[in-house]
Amino acid sequence: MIEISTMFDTKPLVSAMASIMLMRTITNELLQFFQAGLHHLFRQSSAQFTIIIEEFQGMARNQVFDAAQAYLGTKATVSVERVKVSKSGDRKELSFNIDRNEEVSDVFEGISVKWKLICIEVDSSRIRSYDDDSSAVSEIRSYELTFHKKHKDKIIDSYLPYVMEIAKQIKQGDMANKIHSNEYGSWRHDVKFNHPMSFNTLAIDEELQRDIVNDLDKFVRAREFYRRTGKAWKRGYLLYGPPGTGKSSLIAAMANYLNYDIYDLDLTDVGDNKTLKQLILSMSNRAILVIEDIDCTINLQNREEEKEVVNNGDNKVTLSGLLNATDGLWSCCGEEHIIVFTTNHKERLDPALLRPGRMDKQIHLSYCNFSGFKQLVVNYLCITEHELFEKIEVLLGEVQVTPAEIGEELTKDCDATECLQDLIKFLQAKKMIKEEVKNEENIQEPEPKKMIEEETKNEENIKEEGELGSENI
Ligand SMILES: Nc1ncnc2c1ncn2[C@@H]1O[C@H](COP(=O)(O)OP(=O)(O)OP(=O)(O)O)[C@@H](O)[C@H]1O
Ligand SMILES: [Mg+2]
Repeated sequence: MIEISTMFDTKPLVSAMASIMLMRTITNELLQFFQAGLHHLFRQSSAQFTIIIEEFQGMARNQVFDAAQAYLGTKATVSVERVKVSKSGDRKELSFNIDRNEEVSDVFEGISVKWKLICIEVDSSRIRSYDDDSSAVSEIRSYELTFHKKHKDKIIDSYLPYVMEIAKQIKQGDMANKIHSNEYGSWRHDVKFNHPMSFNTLAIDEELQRDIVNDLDKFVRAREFYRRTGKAWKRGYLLYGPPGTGKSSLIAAMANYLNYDIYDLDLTDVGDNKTLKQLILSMSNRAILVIEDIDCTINLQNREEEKEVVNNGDNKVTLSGLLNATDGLWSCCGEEHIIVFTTNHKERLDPALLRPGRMDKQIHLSYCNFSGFKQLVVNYLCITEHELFEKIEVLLGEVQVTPAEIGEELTKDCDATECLQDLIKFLQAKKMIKEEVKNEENIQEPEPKKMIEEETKNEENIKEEGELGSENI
């Protein structure tokens, strides 16, 4: 008897069948695994929530975009495969940035988020230029922030404010408050603002200084007040006084104190009201807009004359354009804006600029008094006392001298005593000139005065005589 088994060797067949079964099982499981995975992925993607943060909000830069950019600069090198690196002249550090379409992962309180920079090229009519890396680009940029939707509240209420705060700290850490100036209708030269003036070195009346600092503190803290009252969070200052009394120095001290950027607006370079509007709308928040020598940089017509200007089709910056820029509805687009006008001739300004509520504070910077002088001596000579002070105090009460003039005397290449002696000579010379002018005026004045007095006397005599005469009659 031949066993079937001997007739047919079934072993290979069985093992082949077993292999096929095993393969089918594995394939099924793999399929199930992929299906589950896909399902999971699908479920996951539908559970995602994405916040779009565009670079511009209307005409103005979007603060959240700028903050995200600064924040992601610190994350980019650890998270992505490609980064952009740059360095501007005023910064010590290199700055990193994610490149277009690159993703950066971040974890906040155990929540994973992903950031992506999206750049869409646009036709030239929609171009907005930005020059953070010194190249005007014709594209619209935005960040996409994606996370699980169950964390939406946490991301909006905690993570985004955290990003803003970190960005603020990065900016403050840089101490990179900048000065921007306008050229051909846009802001240029955003170089680091290196002016050393501070409220410790500014030589102005102590009381006035305290008042200004309190005003600035109050302004910075008043976010809630401005929100509640519906007022734009801005404050206008008019600084007026003779040349060399510290108007520009005060602006520098304010910018350094607040760590605000300065936007130094040259109105003579602004073609028309529309450009002015665009310039102001593109200012960052926490900034001081400075318009120096407002009385002479531009001929601001009064509003009646303006109508004619418009009718003539003349495209100029007008007073109402300026007032709209600083006061009007669209001036509310930024936050924490301080607007400073300066002039040597307040009396030449159009009353519309000085109306109450327009300039919140008018600050008169005047000639140097003794306390201002003492501050300058600390700044320039590093001394607080000297035997010549008494003499100088008397002279300062007799002549008008600007801090700039005193500064010049104190920066001469000599020791403290010699500098102070030179200053005394300078003050005495000023006093002599003043007395000479006064004498000249006195010499010229008595004649007509005397004549008028005599004429009046004669008239009175005539009148008296007449009256007496009539009485007599
Ligand atoms: N109050 C001050 N305290 C300290 N330094 C001052 C002060 N005023 C003037 N100076 C010195 O004089 C220089 C000129 O002053 P500043 O430019 O601030 O005057 P200004 O009032 O803006 O003059 P202008 O009307 O000509 O613009 C400053 O660089 C500074 O060194
Ligand atoms: Mg000045």
